Amino acid sequence: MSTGFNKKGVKVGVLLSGGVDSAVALYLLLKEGYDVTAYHMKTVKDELYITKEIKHKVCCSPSDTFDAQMIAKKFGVPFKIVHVEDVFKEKIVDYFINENLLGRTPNPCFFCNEYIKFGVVMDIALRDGMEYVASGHYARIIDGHLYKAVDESKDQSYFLASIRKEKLERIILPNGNYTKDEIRKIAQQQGIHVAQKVDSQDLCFLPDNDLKAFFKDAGIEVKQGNIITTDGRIIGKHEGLPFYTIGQRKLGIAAGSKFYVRAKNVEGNFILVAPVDELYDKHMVVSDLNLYDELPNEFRATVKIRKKFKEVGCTVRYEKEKGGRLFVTFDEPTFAVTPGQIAVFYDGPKVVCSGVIQ
Ligand SMILES: Nc1ncnc2c1ncn2[C@@H]1O[C@H](COP(=O)(O)OP(=O)(O)OP(=O)(O)O)[C@@H](O)[C@H]1O
Repeated sequence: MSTGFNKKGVKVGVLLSGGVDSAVALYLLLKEGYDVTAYHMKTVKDELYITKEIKHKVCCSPSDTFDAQMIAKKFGVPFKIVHVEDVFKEKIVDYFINENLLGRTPNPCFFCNEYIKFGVVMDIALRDGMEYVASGHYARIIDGHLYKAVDESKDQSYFLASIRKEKLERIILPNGNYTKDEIRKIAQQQGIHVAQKVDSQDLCFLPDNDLKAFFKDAGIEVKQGNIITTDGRIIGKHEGLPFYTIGQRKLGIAAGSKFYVRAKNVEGNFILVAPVDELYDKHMVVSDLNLYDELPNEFRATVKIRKKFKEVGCTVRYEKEKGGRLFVTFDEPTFAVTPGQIAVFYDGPKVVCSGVIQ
């Protein structure tokens, strides 16, 4: 690994989840000579996991806390638990609910990185006297700039593009130069007990991605409404706007097989559906920007508009006024451009800026 410096005894707080990636990050930091302290955060109350049968792995359950503690013990580093349940509820869960109720598609992991992991928890670590904070994310920071991971199939720069530029100088991402296979191999060689643990699959506060149960438990009433085609025909009922995303095909109605969700209308509580060729857009507007460099008035980039999406080339016009907006023209018509989702702009492997699709 090369993080660019080798400072024996320099204090680093590692965000330790109990998964394989941050366990290996911890090991790699120790190997470089850093003085490491582990910080494990609790984002949701343990009851959520204890009272439900959960099929998929998430990142912040009681068993993850146990695993994190075992890893810290194995390597003989101090282990601190940080309770962020309240601020997590306010900044992440409530944002998730509100965006859904506004008919938009939120990205809570993106904002968790900004507000919680590299916000609240990082601030605590720095206040404790840590000089750097590290995580097991797959991305790289080079000369204060955010880059994709070497292993592009595992790259998480998309989720980290919310982090403010000033913070990057204090962050170390030891895993960014490795492939996932290499990380698992190191874990195996070092006898780390979670070497084969599966990756997190769902949102930590939304076990098994069960949105219906989530809204019910939160006491939020979600109303049924009409599914309407772009030529004005009502073809069925939807079960509530939050349960559908732009580009979704399975509508659960017989007449729906050739239609995709084109838009969600909150005022009228209806879903607008269209044949696939109507779901391609040539333009989008992006605001709530996080810039890593001063932007020119116009520039070329590639852009990623959701988690599992192959970047597409684009031309961008930057309007600096009113907090900053980007007017984007895709090189090719692009499927399911989704309001609320995050757009991250790249110059090759380097992250240029990010923002929220309007
Ligand atoms: N509960 C937690 N406490 C502290 N850090 C966490 C926690 N959950 C996630 N992280 C940090 O965020 C990083 C990315 O987490 P994420 O769940 O997205 O990925 P992951 O590949 O499953 O990581 P890991 O294998 O380390 O669990 C982790 O490597 C870790 O550094």
